[in-house]
Amino acid sequence: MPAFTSLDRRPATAARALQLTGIRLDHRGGDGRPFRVLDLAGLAIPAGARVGLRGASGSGKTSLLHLVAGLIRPDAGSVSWGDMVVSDLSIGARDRWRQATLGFVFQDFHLIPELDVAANITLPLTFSHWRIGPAEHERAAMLAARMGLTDLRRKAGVLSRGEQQRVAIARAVLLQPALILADEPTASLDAAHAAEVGALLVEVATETGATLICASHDTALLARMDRRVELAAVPVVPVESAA
Ligand SMILES: Nc1ncnc2c1ncn2[C@@H]1O[C@H](COP(=O)(O)OP(=O)(O)OP(=O)(O)O)[C@@H](O)[C@H]1O
Repeated sequence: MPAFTSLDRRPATAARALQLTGIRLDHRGGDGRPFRVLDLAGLAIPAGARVGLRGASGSGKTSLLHLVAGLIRPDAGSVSWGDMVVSDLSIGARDRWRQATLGFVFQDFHLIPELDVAANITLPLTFSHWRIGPAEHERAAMLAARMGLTDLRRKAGVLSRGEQQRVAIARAVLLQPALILADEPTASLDAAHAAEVGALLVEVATETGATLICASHDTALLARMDRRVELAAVPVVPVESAA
């Protein structure tokens, strides 16, 4: 029997059109009362597009990425990926969809400090219980090198924030996801590294035809995108009077 590895076995998923319709999202304040964070009539992102999300701090960029990733559900409206209404899926189905489709660069990286660079980059395979074979090690090493990470044996806990950010990006693109969501992926990098990482994100997305959505304040990164979406701050009022 052939020894399939995860890169062989991963279901081939192509990018689909992403459609957000009638989105309202409320979070709860310190007093437990909900307040409106997002109020978006609609947002249509064609398959394979590169979109920059910008807006003042607190305007809801991270919340919007988490909605698209199915990590949270909207209080009203829907998020669709092609024919699939991701926001209607059960938690388990959303987990499976995310595993098959998505690479996420979290704002706070979500690395495991005790694990080294290589193990952090291949972490999605560990979670999927897939065998980490030579093809995976090779791709992890190639991505690390493209990120300028030369020592794969260093523990994530001792890396600088900029190095951690680059590990998080390599991990997000390891499985060639059809949808790459990146939350301020250059925030901890100097201008030169930010430019390299921005170019690489676009390159990887282009190579695989992935849709790329980056939330960022970095004007150079935003300029690399096909399109920029400005999130206007929703007036902070309790939802009872926000309708
Ligand atoms: N889980 C949560 N519970 C309660 N409030 C939240 C939660 N997540 C975010 N918020 C609030 O929602 C608003 C939008 O936050 P969000 O992180 O989405 O904004 P952002 O545009 O990404 O900000 P920044 O540019 O500073 O990262 C903020 O007022 C934030 O405090």
